[in-house]
Amino acid sequence: MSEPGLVLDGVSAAYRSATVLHEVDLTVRRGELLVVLGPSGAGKSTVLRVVAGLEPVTGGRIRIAGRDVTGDRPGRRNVSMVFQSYALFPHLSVAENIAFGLEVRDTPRAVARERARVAAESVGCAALLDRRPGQLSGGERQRVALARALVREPDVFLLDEPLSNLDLALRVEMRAELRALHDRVGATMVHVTHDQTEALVLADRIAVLRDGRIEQVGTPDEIWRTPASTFVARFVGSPAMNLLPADGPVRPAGSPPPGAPVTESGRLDLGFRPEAVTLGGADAAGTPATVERVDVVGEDAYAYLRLAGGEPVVARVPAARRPDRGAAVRLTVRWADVHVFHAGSGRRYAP
Ligand SMILES: Nc1ncnc2c1ncn2[C@@H]1O[C@H](COP(=O)(O)OP(=O)(O)OP(=O)(O)O)[C@@H](O)[C@H]1O
Repeated sequence: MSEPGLVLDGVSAAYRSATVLHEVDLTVRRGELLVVLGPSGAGKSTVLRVVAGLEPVTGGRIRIAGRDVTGDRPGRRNVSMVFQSYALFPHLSVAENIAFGLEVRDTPRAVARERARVAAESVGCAALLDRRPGQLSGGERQRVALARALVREPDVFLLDEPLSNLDLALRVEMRAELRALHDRVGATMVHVTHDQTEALVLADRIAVLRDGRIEQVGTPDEIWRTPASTFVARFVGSPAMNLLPADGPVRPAGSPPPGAPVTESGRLDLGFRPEAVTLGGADAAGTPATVERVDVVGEDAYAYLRLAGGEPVVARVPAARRPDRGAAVRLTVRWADVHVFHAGSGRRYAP
């Protein structure tokens, strides 16, 4: 079996005395596109910076394609980083920008230019080679930054929120192109984002980072269907998953997971996504609630409910069947759609 593309083994990092990565273990398979997802300040960029060698580690080891690079300077690690700001040289042409990574490594000029052209072609910016960055749109700059990363044929690509400066339509388009590019070149890629949709669409696997610790690593499907903690459950999904005490006002229909102490006070919490909630009229069965607000988003509507004890619940319903604001409703949820978590630790309950 071949070596993984990238291994972080107990990696810690600090800025001055503040620890921002706590013994992070992470293995990225060769050719895998792994997305590091987390809120602002979780340490996502720092993960990339320690892999690139831009920040030192305070503990642990880093291996790239089987080589221990922990003590190596950035130039010896054979990684390419694409920044949110693209970091293009304004006074160089697109061709020169792309070739730059090669020329400083003593590649003959003509060879560098030819490889730059090939890289530009592969990301669809070959027509722009003579322009300067100032004459490009955001999406075009993004392509150039990708081409510059590509031309070096690195062992690992590190992408730090590369799509976040683009408008929504372009972001969706570039997301698909980035995935196609990854599949074409088969490169090991680590992509950082705080955008859960981007992570779910793009990733082979997602690593969810919280306060410098890995909360869960899994395929998009695993992260969505079996979130390992209330943090993951609520960070992925919009509006966020509802969370109520198991001995609280909502009693799901069907049978609870075997052995779960769901009636013992304070032991477990129940999570259910807005789409798992069914609404009925005031005379239907279920938990009574009042509709406080309704947001309509095309075919869907999100009803923000308040239970008798003051607990908030969000329900997704077809826009055509949305309740009125102020209406009294009843809500039901099925056990099959419920995620069970330990109330104290927030970890997923496993029978
Ligand atoms: N140069 C620095 N000096 C001191 N503290 C820093 C420095 N860079 C980052 N930090 C701190 O380290 C923590 C992690 O920052 P990092 O940039 O890795 O987070 P992030 O998840 O990438 O956030 P964002 O999504 O906002 O970019 C934050 O608390 C941040 O304030």
